Amino acid sequence: MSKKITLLGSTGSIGTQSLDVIRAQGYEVFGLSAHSHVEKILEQIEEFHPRYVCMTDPDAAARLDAALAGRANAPRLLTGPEGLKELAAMDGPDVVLNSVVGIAGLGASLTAIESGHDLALANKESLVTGGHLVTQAVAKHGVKLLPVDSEHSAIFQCLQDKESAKSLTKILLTASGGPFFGMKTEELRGKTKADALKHPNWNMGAKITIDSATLMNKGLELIEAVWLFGLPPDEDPDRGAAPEHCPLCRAVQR
Ligand SMILES: NC(=O)C1=CN([C@@H]2O[C@H](COP(=O)(O)OP(=O)(O)OC[C@H]3O[C@@H](n4cnc5c(N)ncnc54)[C@H](OP(=O)(O)O)[C@@H]3O)[C@@H](O)[C@H]2O)C=CC1
Ligand SMILES: CC(=O)[C@@H](O)[C@H](O)COP(=O)(O)O
Repeated sequence: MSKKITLLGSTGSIGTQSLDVIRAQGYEVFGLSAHSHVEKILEQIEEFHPRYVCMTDPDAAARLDAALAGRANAPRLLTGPEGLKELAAMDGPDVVLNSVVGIAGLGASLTAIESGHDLALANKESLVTGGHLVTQAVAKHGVKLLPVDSEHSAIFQCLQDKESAKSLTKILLTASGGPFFGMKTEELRGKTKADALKHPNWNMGAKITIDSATLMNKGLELIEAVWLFGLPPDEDPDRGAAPEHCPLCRAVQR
């Protein structure tokens, strides 16, 4: 069945991969947003014909406005963080997919939920910084929160089987380890940002790639899992917490 989607952060790693799926499935794009990549979003406008586009960076918005001037069927242009929220709130899509990076995504997540939209959430920072707000709003407005972050999406899909969901006792989050996996302290000296950006498995945006290299990403994912699945975080297993009292365990495994 065809779906109509508003995709926030469409020019990023998750955004462009989402458009690959949208293209393959023949879904309709209601709205798109980006921050600064004008050329990239112009290509997306040409292909997907959204009704609304938001450019959050004001200079980029002015450039996009100029580029769209006089075009037939140009989308309506929204600007700035307020424009992003306006787009997230709009009636029209079946689902809002938030793949903005960083805390800039929180306002749009909350607005989408409060406007009654199901929210597909890649923007883990929405839960890390405002998990209580997001989960309360989801409960209040009776919408679906669909995790997109790969580990959480996989767990979420397993839990769709109600019998399995009842017997959930523990969640393990694996970590790829990033480009520095297995290196000794001596080998890490002198490593650069460019080295950290060379993730061995994933082609992701810069922030999450650096977070992966430092293992910060796994910390963020732990917090994300706590909010999504309602299990308390584990104490450090090396410090001897009893497993039955700490069902959400950390595991750094490759
Ligand atoms: N990439 C991946 O495989 C995975 C990513 N995630 C999560 O998904 C989210 C997106 O990650 P990723 O796609 O890698 O990131 P990218 O950096 O590749 O893309 C980020 C997107 O957000 C837009 N953006 C940047 N700054 C702002 C801002 N201030 N306000 C509004 N929009 C902004 C960018 O626009 P522009 O391009 O114009 O700058 C771009 O469209 C993150 O929360 C990440 O942790 C989770 C799992 C996997
Ligand atoms: C692709 C994805 O969802 C990322 O969260 C990825 O899992 C990052 O992995 P690491 O932090 O384990 O490198």
